[in-house]
Amino acid sequence: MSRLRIAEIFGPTIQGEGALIGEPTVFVRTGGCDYRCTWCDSLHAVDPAFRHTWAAMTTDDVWDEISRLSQGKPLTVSLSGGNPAIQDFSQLIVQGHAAGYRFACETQGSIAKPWFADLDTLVLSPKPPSSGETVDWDAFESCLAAAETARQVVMKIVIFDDRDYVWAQKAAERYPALPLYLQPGNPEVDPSVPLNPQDLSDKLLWLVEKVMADGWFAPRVLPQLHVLLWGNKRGV
Ligand SMILES: C[S@@+](CC[C@H](N)C(=O)[O-])C[C@H]1O[C@@H](n2cnc3c(N)ncnc32)[C@H](O)[C@@H]1O
Ligand SMILES: Nc1nc2[nH]cc(C(=O)O)c2c(=O)[nH]1
Ligand code: SF4
Ligand SMILES: [Mg+2]
Repeated sequence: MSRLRIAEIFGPTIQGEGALIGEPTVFVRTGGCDYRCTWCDSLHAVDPAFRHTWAAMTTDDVWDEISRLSQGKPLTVSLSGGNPAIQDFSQLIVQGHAAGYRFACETQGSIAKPWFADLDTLVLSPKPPSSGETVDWDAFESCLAAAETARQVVMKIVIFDDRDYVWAQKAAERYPALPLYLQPGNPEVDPSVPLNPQDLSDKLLWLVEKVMADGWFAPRVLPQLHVLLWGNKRGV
């Protein structure tokens, strides 16, 4: 049986970002990513140097851990990574749905998978210039097409600077019908370095004021709630 490469499964915690902010969830963080964003806050699930910490699990193994962490009570499972779209979650989603669980997935939109169609929420997070990555918009469109029957599809863009901001406005123009979430970038991603809450709130204020000054009323602007609460701690 084929196995899933899993960096960590944790929770329950609250979804700290975007459309489902505040919602109780269990995270399944996959190992491996086709991107290398300069500011990635989850390098332990991206860099092959951490491969020895990733587990090869069957769908049943993953499901057992989700059930254990959620005490068998249905909630939203958040698939993240790394890029979860490298792997096949179709069986897990069928199994979880049958037990009343919901599934959300966070991906950059570089790889489309048929199982996107079965998701309750697909979060597409195309990467702005500060990431050092270049978006393949054809691949992004394939993700949108694959998710045509998903219950909810949203776009979430991380903003570090003015250039990212202008880029986000252009991305939003491409997809006016996609609900849009903006979050300020966190420049300090080392879990051993304590974060200054004032810095986080200054960055959020900068972004909110920019959006308001421009009369740009399409996006919702949100902090990373989990980072406000726990800093860069892993497993929360
Ligand atoms: C770690 S990624 C994993 C899922 C997928 N690879 C992606 O990027 O969408 C989860 C979310 O965290 C965001 N993120 C990563 N590093 C960040 C940082 N330093 N500050 C703010 N958001 C960050 C990503 O943009 C993405 O929306
Ligand atoms: N609480 C919490 N919310 C999150 N939202 C997106 C996360 C991610 O790393 O994908 C994340 C995470 O790691 N923890
Ligand atoms: S795409 Fe996501 S997981 Fe991959 S490097 Fe970028 S932020 Fe990290
Ligand atoms: Mg994160």
